[in-house]
Amino acid sequence: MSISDIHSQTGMNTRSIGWPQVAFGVLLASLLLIPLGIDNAFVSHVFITICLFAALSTAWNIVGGFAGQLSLGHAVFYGIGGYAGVILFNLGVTPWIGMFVGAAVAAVVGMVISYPCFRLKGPFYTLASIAFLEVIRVLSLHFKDMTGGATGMMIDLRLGWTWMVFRERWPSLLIVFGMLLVTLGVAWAIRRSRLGFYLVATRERESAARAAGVRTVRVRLIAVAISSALCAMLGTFHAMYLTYIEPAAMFSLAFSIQIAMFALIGGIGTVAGPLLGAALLVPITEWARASLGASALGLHGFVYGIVLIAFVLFMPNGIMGAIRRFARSGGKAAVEPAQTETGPIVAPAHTVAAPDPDRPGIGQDILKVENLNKRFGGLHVTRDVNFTLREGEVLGLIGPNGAGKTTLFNMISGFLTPDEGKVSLRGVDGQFHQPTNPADFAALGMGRTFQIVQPFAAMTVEENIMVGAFYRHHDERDAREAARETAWRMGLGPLLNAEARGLTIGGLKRLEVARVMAMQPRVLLLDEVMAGINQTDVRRAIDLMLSIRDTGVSIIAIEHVMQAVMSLSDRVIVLASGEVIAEGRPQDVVRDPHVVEAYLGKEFAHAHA
Ligand SMILES: Nc1ncnc2c1ncn2[C@@H]1O[C@H](COP(=O)(O)OP(=O)(O)OP(=O)(O)O)[C@@H](O)[C@H]1O
Repeated sequence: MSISDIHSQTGMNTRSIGWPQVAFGVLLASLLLIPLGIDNAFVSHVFITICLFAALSTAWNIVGGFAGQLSLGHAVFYGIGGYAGVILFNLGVTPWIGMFVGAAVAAVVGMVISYPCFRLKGPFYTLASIAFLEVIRVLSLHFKDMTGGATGMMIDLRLGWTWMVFRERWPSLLIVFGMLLVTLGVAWAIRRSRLGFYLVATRERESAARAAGVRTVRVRLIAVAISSALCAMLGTFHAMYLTYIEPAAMFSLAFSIQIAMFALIGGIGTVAGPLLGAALLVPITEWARASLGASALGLHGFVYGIVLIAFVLFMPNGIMGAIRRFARSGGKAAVEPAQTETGPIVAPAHTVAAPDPDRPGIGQDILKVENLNKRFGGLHVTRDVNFTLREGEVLGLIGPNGAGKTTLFNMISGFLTPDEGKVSLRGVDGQFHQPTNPADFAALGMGRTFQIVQPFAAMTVEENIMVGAFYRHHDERDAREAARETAWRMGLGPLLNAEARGLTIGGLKRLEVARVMAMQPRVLLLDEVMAGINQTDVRRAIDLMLSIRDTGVSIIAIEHVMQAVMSLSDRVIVLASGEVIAEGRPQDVVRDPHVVEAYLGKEFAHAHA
C-alpha cells in the first residue's frame, strides 16, 4: 500500500497490497483458525462473539460511518431479525429463510424510520434513533402473542444445519465467520462504489453533494436499507445461537451503543475499523465477565467506558487513524499541498477579453430567468429579475454586497424556490424545462460552485473530483480516470492524493471548479471563485475560466475582482438591492452612472459627473 493511498481517509484508492492489508488478512484468518485449532467451548464462544460484533459494527458503519448518521438505535434491526427468525422457526420455517424475511422487514422499517429523521442533524438524529428503539421495544412487550412479551421466546429444539442450531460451537463459528466476510465484502464494495462516494460526500457537505447531482436522501435510504438488512440477518443468527430471545436483550440501547462503539474505537468510516474495535474489546470483556462472573455484572460497560475515554483522548481517529499515521511516518512523505500547488497555467494572463479564433460562437438561449422574486420575511431580496444566458456566453453578475446575487444563484440552481417567477433551462433535447431541485438542475447540465468553498474535507483531491465525475461515469475506474484528467487540466495534477483539507484557499477554489467540471456541465455558475486568492491565483483562475469558456460551456460568474469581470465577460448584469440596474458590455456597464452610484454612493457619482 502506497503512502498516498494510506493518506486517504477513505482508503478508496487502494490498489496495491501492503502490510496493512496483509495484517488485516492475518487477523481475519485467525478469527477462524485459532478457535478451530484450540477447540475449546469458551474460546469458540469468544471468537463467535467477536465475529458477530465485528459484523454488526461493520453494518452499522455503513450508516453511522460512511453516511455520518450516528444511529444509536441499530438494535431495532438486530431485534427484528431475531424475532423474525424465531417466530418463523417455531412455525417450521428454516432460519436460512427467516433471516431474509427479517432482513426485508428491517430494511423497510429502517427506511420508514429514517426518512423523516434525515431532516434532523447531529445529536437530534441520534436521539430520534434511540426514541424509535424504545418505541419498538415497548411494542414488542405489548404484543405478547407474537413476541412472548417480557418473558421472551424459546426456540423449539431442532438441531442441524437446516435449523442453524448445533450442540458444538464450530458450525456456528463457520456461519458467523461467513456472515462477517459477506458484511465486510458489502462494506468494501460500497466504499469503492459510486454509492460510497456519494455517502461520504453527503456526510461531508450536503449542499455540495446536492450540487454535484447527488440525491442525498435516496443514497442515505439505500445505505439504511443495506445496513438494517445485514443487522437483521445477524440478529437471526444470534437468536439461533442463544436459542432464547427477549425484548430487553434484543432491543437494547446498551447493545446499540456497543455496536457503534466498536466502529468508533476501530476507526469510524473505514472498512477495517469495526473489526479492529471488536477484536480488541470483545476478548477483554468476555474474559473479565468469565473470570469475575456474577460479582462483576455490567463490568463490560465499565471497560468499554474506560477504553472509549482513552481513545477519545489519545487516538480520536481510532485504531485505523493510528495505523495510517504510523504507515505515513514510516514511508515516503505525503505530498505537501502548499509546496506543490502549482500547476500548468493554461494560457498567459489576460487583462482584456482576448478574441480566441477557436472559441465556439455564442448560440441560442440556454437559460431563461423570468420575474424572479424572493423575500426573506420583510426583506425583498430579488425583485422581478429577468435575464437570459446564451450558449457559450460568459455573463458577469456584479453588484454591491447584499445585492442578492447569491440568492439569485440559489434560485437558478434549485437550492431556493422563488416566491414568484420561473427559471427555464434548455435540455439536450432542445426543450426548455423548469427543474425544481438541485439534482434535476444537475440532470439538465447545471453545475455550480459556492461562495464559501465546500470541499469534502476527508477526501483526497482525486476523490473530491470523482464525486463530480461519477455523475457521468458509473464505473469507479472510469470516474477515477475522468477525475485525473480533469485535475491535470485544472492544474491540480500534482495534488491528486492530497487531502482536500490541506489545500490553500486558491487550491480549494480550483478544486470546486474541477469537481463541477468533472460533471461536464453545459451551464456553469461560479460564485466568487476569485475572492480571497492572491494575484497569481487570480491570473491563473482567469486563464482557467477562459479555457472552460472555449469548450463551449455557458458561464454566469458572480465576481468582485474587476480584472476578471472585464477579462471574461461577454455581457455584464448589475444587481443592486435585488434589482437589475444595468446590463450590457463590460466596458459600457462600468461607466454607467447608476452602477457607479450603486457601488460608490451618490456623492461620488455626482462629484465625477
Ligand atoms: N436565508 C436567508 N434568510 C434571511 N436573509 C437572507 C438569507 N440569505 C440571504 N439573506 C439576505 O439577503 C440579502 C442578499 O444576500 P445575498 O447573499 O444574496 O447577497 P450577495 O449579493 O450575494 O452578497 P455578497 O456579495 O456579500 O455575497 C442580504 O441582506 C442577506 O443578509
